[in-house]
Amino acid sequence: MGEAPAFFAHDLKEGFLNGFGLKSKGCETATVICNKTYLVDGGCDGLLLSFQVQIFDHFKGTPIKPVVLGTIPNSCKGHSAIALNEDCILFIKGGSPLDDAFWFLEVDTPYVQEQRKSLGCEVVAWSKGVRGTVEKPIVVSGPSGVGKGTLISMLMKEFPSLFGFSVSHTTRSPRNMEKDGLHYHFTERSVMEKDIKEGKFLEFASVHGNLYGTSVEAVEVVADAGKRCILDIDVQGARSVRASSLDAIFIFICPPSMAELEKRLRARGTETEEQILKRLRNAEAEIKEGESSGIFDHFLFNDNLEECYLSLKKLLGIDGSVNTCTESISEDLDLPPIVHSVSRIDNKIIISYRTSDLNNESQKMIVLDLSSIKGGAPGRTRGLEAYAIDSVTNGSTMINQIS
Ligand SMILES: Nc1ncnc2c1ncn2[C@@H]1O[C@H](COP(=O)(O)OP(=O)(O)OP(=O)(O)O)[C@@H](O)[C@H]1O
Ligand SMILES: Nc1nc2c(ncn2[C@@H]2O[C@H](COP(=O)(O)O)[C@@H](O)[C@H]2O)c(=O)[nH]1
Repeated sequence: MGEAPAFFAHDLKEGFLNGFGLKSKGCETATVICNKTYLVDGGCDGLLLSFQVQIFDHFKGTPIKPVVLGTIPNSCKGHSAIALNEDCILFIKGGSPLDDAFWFLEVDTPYVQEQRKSLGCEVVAWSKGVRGTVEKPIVVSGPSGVGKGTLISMLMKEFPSLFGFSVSHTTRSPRNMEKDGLHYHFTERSVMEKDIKEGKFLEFASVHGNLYGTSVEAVEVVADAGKRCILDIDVQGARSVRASSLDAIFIFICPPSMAELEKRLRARGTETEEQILKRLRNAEAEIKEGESSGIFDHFLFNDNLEECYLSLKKLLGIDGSVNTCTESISEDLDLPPIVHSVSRIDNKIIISYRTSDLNNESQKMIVLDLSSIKGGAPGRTRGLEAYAIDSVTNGSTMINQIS
């Protein structure tokens, strides 16, 4: 049956003695998982809460400020928290729109364990809950000049509401028509290296002499727009994403021949002779690795562009026969208000609250079904289902039945 909810932030306006030697102004949630208590926020002055995280290790007896990865939720006036599966805490932001109401703080998931090892300190990672059935991200790789960008542009042009491009960071200079923030985030090497050290990148690689990388934020922005994310990255990057917790499909685009690849690179006219030769040398190794590494789920030959594009659409189920990404999310639910309580039954989270008008006081509930969730940090937790249970007038019978 259900688990005890954590403190409710809104109930603690006067502050409380949290027993951890931490100065509390109130407004925290304190969630215990194994031998640790996760205190979230505490920065409340009766105004907005800013979702800062502190960990209290029961054995060590000292508070720890962890490295916090992922986008931190925006402030709100009250939240509740409930532990899930000993590795994650679900936060419900009161009074926030439904597309910003549900957040997961991963505290011991495989991704967090890996980051903890590589950064050598305590790590937690935020991941926003996204409702509905957005499909897995798509990783597209292949040698330079094979036509990845061309195929992705065609897809985005034909299906602007289904797909979103993950805008990478790079240290290479912009080409004539390239716009910062649209084609790439053009950046200084030192800045990018610092961000990499701070865990802001899902993957990165040195490609043709420059640094390229996908920030966690680049993937999150697309998921937040309710779109399926497309990553155009090299084989090293694809290998890193394969090893990460981003559950994606991996497509490798092959050229019809090396001669044709060279022709396309030269015809594009964006690289110097020296760079073209370097890209062609790297292409041979990339193709070998792409074909033999076991990273890729699908291989497409880009000989005739239209035929290759049709094959890509078929593969993605958008060639006219099936449309996998169109399920709309009903927005007819009330927002969870600031004052609410939360409990859990198996994979269902029950958020209950009271509403009243002139004649009636009623108990309402939103049920959050976690049974189909996918993904998680880095990125977003997709596949949340939320629905309302009708109100019960003048009493709390419904709540008692459930909890
Ligand atoms: N099937 C095709 N037949 C002929 N030309 C093509 C075909 N596909 C793409 N091209 C052309 O080849 C050139 C390289 O394509 P594109 O820039 O899309 O490659 P890319 O794989 O994204 O390269 P990079 O990895 O360097 O960004 C472009 O000028 C494009 O118009
Ligand atoms: N590992 C990553 N590789 C990336 C990323 N963004 C782009 N790329 C790859 O770099 C080459 C060259 O791109 P270009 O725009 O300079 O021609 C190409 O193979 C891209 O797929 C990234 O974020 N990570």
